[in-house]
Amino acid sequence: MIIPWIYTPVRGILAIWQQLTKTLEKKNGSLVSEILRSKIPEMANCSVLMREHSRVEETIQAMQQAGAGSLQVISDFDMTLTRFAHNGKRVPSTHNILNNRLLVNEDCTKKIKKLLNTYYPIEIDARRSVEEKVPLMVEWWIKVHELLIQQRIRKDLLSQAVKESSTMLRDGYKVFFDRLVEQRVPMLILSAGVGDVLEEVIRQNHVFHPNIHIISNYMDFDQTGVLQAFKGELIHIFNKGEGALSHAAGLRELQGRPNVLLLGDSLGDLAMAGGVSEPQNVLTVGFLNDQVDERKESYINSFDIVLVKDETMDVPNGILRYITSSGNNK
Ligand SMILES: Nc1ccn([C@@H]2O[C@H](COP(=O)(O)O)[C@@H](O)[C@H]2O)c(=O)n1
Repeated sequence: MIIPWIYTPVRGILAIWQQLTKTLEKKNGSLVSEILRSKIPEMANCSVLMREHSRVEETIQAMQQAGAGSLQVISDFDMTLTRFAHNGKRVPSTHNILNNRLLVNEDCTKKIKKLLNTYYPIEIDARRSVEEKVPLMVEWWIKVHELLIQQRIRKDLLSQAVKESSTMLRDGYKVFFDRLVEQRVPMLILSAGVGDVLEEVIRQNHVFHPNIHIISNYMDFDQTGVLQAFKGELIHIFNKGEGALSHAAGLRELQGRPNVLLLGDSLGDLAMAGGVSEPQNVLTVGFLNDQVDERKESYINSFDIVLVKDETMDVPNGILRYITSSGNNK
């Protein structure tokens, strides 16, 4: 039974409440529309933030209609495909996996740690500009590479160093990698880490499928298998839109795929789609792992979807499942 004099005010209050929560959600950049939520339930996870849910929805819809045959994934590696932390402890980057007594001496270990403690805070400092950070990042990479070369690292010990490390791919990684290969979607991993180590990590996790292409800093070993240099131009977090992309543009498998799902953890990763010729729909997903309050605003303004302190691949898996669900796998 409806009593009009009660019903009307209740309806009014409900409408005001709905409007209020919508406004609040919008202010926090977290509004998920019902449509998006029903297609990809993971989008309702509390880690998800978005600036413009309608753009996200339209882009995902367009990508779904075009299907797996038009899609490519471009992803960063360290702290994007790998976890940032586990049980309260930082998971090592590919560079830091090399900081193992098998490969380097104690003095070198100390120096690499000191460099990390000096330069990582600069990398994530929200108050410094990219222009200010670039020379310092180059300095960090060069210093560590020089130390590693001095240690005469042996290629045959890399695999053991990875085994002994606490590196971990994000929860749900297998679903992600396996879905991509099943749907014949290529993935370009563009990493400022160490390519040889990265390859070993995905090999040991049994997901180094043939659809994966890697551009990274690769080690140059001499005939006896001792590190003597790093190959090619240095890739650091802020030059992923430069030399590395001409490489990517030459990859035949990526051509004719104008839709891009881009995954990264740094604002520099947004440049990774720069080499895609005639892109149609680019959906960018950013993992915000550290210094959340300080960096939230810039991440929301830069990535389409921001995942805050989310150690899983749940949201990328949900998006991928939906985009590749049309069966349009040309
Ligand atoms: N000597 C170094 C240099 C870099 N790192 C970290 O590795 C990450 C690699 O960059 P991606 O863009 O590929 O993720 C970077 O975020 C640095 O923090 C390091 O640990 N040691």
